[in-house]
Amino acid sequence: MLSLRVSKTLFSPRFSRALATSITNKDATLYLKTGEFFKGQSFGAPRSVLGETVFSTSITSYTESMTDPSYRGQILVFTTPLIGNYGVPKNETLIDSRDVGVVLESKRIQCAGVVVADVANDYSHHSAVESLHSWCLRHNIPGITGVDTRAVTTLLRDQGTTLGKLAVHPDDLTSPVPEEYWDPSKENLVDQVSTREAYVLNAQGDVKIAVLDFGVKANILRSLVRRGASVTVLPWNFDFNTIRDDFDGLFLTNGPGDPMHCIEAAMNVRRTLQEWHKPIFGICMGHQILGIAAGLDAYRMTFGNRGHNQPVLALASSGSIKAGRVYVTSQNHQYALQLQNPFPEGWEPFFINCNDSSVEGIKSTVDSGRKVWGVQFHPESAGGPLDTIEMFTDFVNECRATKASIKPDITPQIANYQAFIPNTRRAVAATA
Ligand SMILES: NC(=O)CC[C@H](N)C(=O)O
Repeated sequence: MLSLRVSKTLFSPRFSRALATSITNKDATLYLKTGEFFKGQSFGAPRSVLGETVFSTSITSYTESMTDPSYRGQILVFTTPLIGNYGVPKNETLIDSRDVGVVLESKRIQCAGVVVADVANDYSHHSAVESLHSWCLRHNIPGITGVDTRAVTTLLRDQGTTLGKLAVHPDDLTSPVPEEYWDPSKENLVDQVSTREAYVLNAQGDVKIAVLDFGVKANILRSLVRRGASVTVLPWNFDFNTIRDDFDGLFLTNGPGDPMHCIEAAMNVRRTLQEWHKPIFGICMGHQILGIAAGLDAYRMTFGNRGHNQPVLALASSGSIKAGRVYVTSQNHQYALQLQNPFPEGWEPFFINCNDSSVEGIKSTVDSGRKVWGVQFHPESAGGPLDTIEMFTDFVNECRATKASIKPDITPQIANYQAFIPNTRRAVAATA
């Protein structure tokens, strides 16, 4: 009886929708600068794009990955063979004072293109409003299907992230000359995705957190405002030191590309670390900026880590994190901090990757008296496991504790940043 009801629901027209716009089926080819090529059929926008070819081992959440600003400039290869089967949801929510206005990680598709083994023609999900093909078409992003993504992944794993061209007919007939390839890592991609103007979310929150936006994922902002914080989002190169006394904590976000393009931000954070003793938390690009500010070096990994199944070992305890435990994490990065012995004074490694031993986190030592953490992985998930989501609770609670311990005799520097905020509450966060 029960199973009959379930299957009726699953196959009712409300839950299973046919493709509104059928895929173009033009010939397409993925060319790699190293000379290999893979033939398939085009879906989404019938146009050619250049970028860095990277692979992700995520099994779900193609919609969240594709709207993550950290994928800017990248041709994203999914190792999971069937992509698109649960369609794409409407990417808008009513903005209330505690949410950020989007369902996915930003308003637009951020990656340059997608490569899949088998794009789903039909989709089925209660929140889906369109197919992967029609979403890509609307956003002018090309995809290629029918590719042996295992072969592409094996190549990228062995030779490293490789420049590529997703070429759609008739562009796919000849292989590009080496000079044609575009290397996004040479550009400051952060400047392309960071907010241009400051904005505030949940202004009535009881603790004030400043967020330096290197290309923020919406779920980071959501994770802060849902814990009661008032969040002021600032452009990546805004010097927080000019307004810092008015805040209880500083957050450094994820973002695309080489962190050395943001050395200006790292130098500002260096001064903050030296002169301001309140909690600081950095994720991914934010963790790399924090590490550079603390005196560590960043390097480019061979193929990076992208997926939702990366195990990390905690080397120290802090808040909800227990030393000796392995946490499964969501990741998307090409760069990492160098493991250095000894670590800069006042700092210690926090997490290490169980697969490749890369640095997955740093923290201020207990002796330093500071509350500063950086993690290479994404505790906010979206997509991926929520093993480390309570790090946001730890951070916001530390901001509260710091606020409670400081006598309110500081002259607010509100004038400085109000001039910088033309509209205190922008309609939609994650505008990247
Ligand atoms: N997700 C991120 O913040 C990515 C960080 C950095 N751009 C890298 O690729 O390493």
